[in-house]
Amino acid sequence: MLALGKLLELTLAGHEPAAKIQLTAEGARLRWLAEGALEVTPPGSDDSGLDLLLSAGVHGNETAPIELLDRLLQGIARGTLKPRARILFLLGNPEAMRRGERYIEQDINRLFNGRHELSSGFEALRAGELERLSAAFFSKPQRSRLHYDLHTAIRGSKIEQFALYPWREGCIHSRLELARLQAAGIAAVLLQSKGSITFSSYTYAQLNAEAFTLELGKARPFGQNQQVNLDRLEARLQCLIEGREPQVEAGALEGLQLFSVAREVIKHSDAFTLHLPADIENFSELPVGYLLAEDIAGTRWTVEEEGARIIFPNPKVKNGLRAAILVVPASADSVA
Ligand SMILES: O=C(O)CCC(=O)N[C@@H](CCC(=O)O)C(=O)O
Ligand SMILES: [Zn+2]
Repeated sequence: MLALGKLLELTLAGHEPAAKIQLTAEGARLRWLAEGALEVTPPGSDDSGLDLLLSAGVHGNETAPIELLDRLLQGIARGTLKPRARILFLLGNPEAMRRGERYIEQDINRLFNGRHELSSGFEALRAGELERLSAAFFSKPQRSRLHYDLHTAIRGSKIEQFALYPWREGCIHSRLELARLQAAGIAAVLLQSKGSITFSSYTYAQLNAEAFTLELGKARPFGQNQQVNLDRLEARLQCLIEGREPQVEAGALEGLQLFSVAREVIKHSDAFTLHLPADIENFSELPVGYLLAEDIAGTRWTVEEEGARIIFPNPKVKNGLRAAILVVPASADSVA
């Protein structure tokens, strides 16, 4: 196998490869761009016209998606997977990956869309670098742009695999992309209704890519991901990479659960208290009138929405950041 196929090994060891460019036997080019960043270019005559950004490790302890990207890249480097798409593999936070932590100083996934410029430290620098690498990758005109930012969650979930679909002014969520996600085993999609500071929000809003955060199960250390079944996603990514994706039916989206984000609960101070059991699962339903959280100066977050469900409750986030999301069921009428 080509040495550049071992991007994960290189990244975990903190090593730069001796050769920055290598060619597979079929003529696909692998180019190391920066720590945890590798671009694959298919042979010119084989190019399907898709630019595919696959990122993982934006949170360093979310290892199942990192292992998935490692398998895909190793397949390309061995020649068993024959790329027809341009691909950018990004391992988001190498230092946090080495330490098995979500982040070291700051959550990188709260530093996009320019936020890193208001901050300092290596995670702010890395967010800026990830923006630049993505912008350069998605700079070619007249190509399809697709970004999957792969994550696993802190807690269990009533719906194991789901996606968050970012928001951009004047842009309608794509039914075709939803059907593509469903075919990859994604059971639910959260439709965002305002801009955000996550990686997928950046590539969606600034780089005109179709972009998603994918939540794929519960976060566990390297080598302990037997319970995270990524078979359907992996098979679909292989198809996308090889330009042999089966036709997706963008019709009814039957069986795909859609939710819209009703509210983001923001932690404003150290006095923030979340009134939920520590082991509550994502997508747990909360009744109208439920006192969800309290914060400084008598602030109270009470559930007002029928059918509200809680996602990513986390009272330990830094002040000013999202401590939970409340979602409500949505219909497919709002997608194009
Ligand atoms: O389990 C949790 O509480 C967080 C899991 C996670 O890392 N989720 C992403 C979602 C990004 C998005 O909103 O698109 C995150 O919080 O960064
Ligand atoms: Zn994550």
